[in-house]
Amino acid sequence: MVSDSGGTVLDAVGLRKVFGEAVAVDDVSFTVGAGECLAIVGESGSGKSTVARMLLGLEAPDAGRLTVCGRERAARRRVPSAERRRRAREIQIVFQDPYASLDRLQRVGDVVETALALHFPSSAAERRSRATELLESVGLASRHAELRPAQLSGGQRQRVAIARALAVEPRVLVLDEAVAALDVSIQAQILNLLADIRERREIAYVFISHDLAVVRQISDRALVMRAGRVVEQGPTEGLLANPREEYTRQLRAAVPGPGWRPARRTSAV
Ligand SMILES: Nc1ncnc2c1ncn2[C@@H]1O[C@H](COP(=O)(O)OP(=O)(O)OP(=O)(O)O)[C@@H](O)[C@H]1O
Repeated sequence: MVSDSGGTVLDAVGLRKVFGEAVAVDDVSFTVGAGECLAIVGESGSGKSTVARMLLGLEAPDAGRLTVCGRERAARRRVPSAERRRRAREIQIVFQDPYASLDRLQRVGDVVETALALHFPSSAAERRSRATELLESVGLASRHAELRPAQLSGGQRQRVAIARALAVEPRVLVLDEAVAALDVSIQAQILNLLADIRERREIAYVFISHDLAVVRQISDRALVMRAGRVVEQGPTEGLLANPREEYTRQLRAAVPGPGWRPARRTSAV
């Protein structure tokens, strides 16, 4: 679903990030419309996660301009907490490994309630009921609210991470290899869930992936990165059907056929 009723939610112009001698991101520009899904694809080390981290304000660009929901992000080292909360309501992220970003000791219900408490004044009863609704909206039952992350499957944990991100009602959700560690059938369930969420809410996705088969399913437009630079970008279907660049053709050729299972990339917990 593409909707531009709310205009442009992300506008990146000439983003650059250097780590020591290494140029991780170089002159990267793109826009994302309200409710749109932009995929950022490329092999490992191409700079995708660094772009994600700049979108979230976790890294400051060394050059370029980033406008989120109409407000230009000043590249400040210290962001006051009220400003951080406002930014969080604009853009949220779900990582590849939700286990690493969830508090192991917290009940799943509390994970979502904590996000709600941080952003919206409400009573404990209201928070509990909203958390139950959010967990239901990602396909988890109320009994899951009582469990801790270790008691859930990988797919269920990813659902919790999505519910926590949605609790804040962001305009943009960045999904950084969010289905890469899941088995193919669970991957398909999470992709369907993400598509449903986009049908129900006007939320834009930046879907970061090395997997063109997945990107083809979920995104409206795709941007291909190599060695920190944009190789090409355009509507996903056209770009994958008729890539202009040899690099995109190579990535496309690497798309696995039926029966292929994704390699688990990290098992950090
Ligand atoms: N904090 C850092 N310090 C030094 N170098 C970094 C840092 N973060 C990223 N890099 C380097 O920047 C380049 C881009 O990394 P990045 O993680 O953005 O790529 P990626 O496309 O997301 O790859 P992957 O999918 O493997 O995470 C790589 O060469 C990486 O080693």
